[in-house]
Amino acid sequence: MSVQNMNGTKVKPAKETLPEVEVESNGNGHKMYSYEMLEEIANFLLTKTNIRPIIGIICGSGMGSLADTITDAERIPYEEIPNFPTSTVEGHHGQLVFGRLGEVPVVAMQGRFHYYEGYPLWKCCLPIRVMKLLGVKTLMATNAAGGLNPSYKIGDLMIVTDHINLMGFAGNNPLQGPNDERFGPRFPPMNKAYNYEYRKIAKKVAKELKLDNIIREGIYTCLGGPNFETVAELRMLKMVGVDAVGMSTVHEVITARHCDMKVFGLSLITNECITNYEVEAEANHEEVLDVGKMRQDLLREYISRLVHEFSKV
Ligand SMILES: O=P(O)(O)O[C@H]1O[C@H](CO)[C@@H](O)[C@H]1O
Ligand SMILES: Nc1nc2[nH]cnc2c(=O)[nH]1
Repeated sequence: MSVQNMNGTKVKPAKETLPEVEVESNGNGHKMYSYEMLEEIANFLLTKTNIRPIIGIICGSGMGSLADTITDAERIPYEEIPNFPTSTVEGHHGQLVFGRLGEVPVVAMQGRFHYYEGYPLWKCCLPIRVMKLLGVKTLMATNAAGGLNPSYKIGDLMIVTDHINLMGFAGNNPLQGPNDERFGPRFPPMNKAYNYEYRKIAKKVAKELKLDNIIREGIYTCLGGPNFETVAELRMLKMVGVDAVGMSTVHEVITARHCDMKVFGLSLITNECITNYEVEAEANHEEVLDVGKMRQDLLREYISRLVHEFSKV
């Protein structure tokens, strides 16, 4: 099959198994893939599908069914992609789904990679750079998150206006290590991380779908996990203006903005963050997955509409 990369140039079909991973140190003892290796992964995928996606969707925990509405679907399990990480978390299927939402060619990650799984941040974000090399222009990152804003209810949808990169404060960032200008600049700005136009569209579409009572806008933060937060930690996060707490997305968004992808972020509020010692309940992953299931039809409709609208911008 003849394949083209993001620049329209012909590329050779990749080998089924790549040779030993080429690595560079990112200065943190972590090994990184070179641009060429990521290109090989992208080229491999281009030989496996005729879909040329322009929008990439990351399905959050329990939100994998978002990808089930994709038509002409071609599924590629992560295990079959050379040098790709594999999903280890319940509620994360572990495959790429290429196809269309309406007329729009998309690729969805049914399963993302988390720091707590043992992957360094650059590796959690490897699929974003692969998406870029596939020609994806827009990243839609969805996630399950705990609602810290007291006005939020379980099942609400929060359009992410911004994030606080707490792991970055602690010196952990997916862009650490040698910078490859072919992806982006050494010091990327982050004041326009979540596309303003997309956020306006998302509010308009929510109104049209009569979601006014569940749609929110707010600030997301990511902690390393895998444990849920202590009461004291949540109280601190509330003080600094966090509305929803998770264990993903922030580093993915940083990686996407670094390589100039436009970003939309959406959190499904799956549980109430407990900021009171008298409360009996405890956060748990089952609840997170259950709420994902409860909201699956609504999410599918909303995301499909957004994909359609975003493709026109
Ligand atoms: O961010 P996603 O992958 O949606 O999942 C969130 O939910 C899981 C915890 O229940 C964690 O993985 C957290 O990050
Ligand atoms: N860190 C964190 N991640 C989550 N993912 C879903 N709910 C939560 C939560 O309450 N805290």
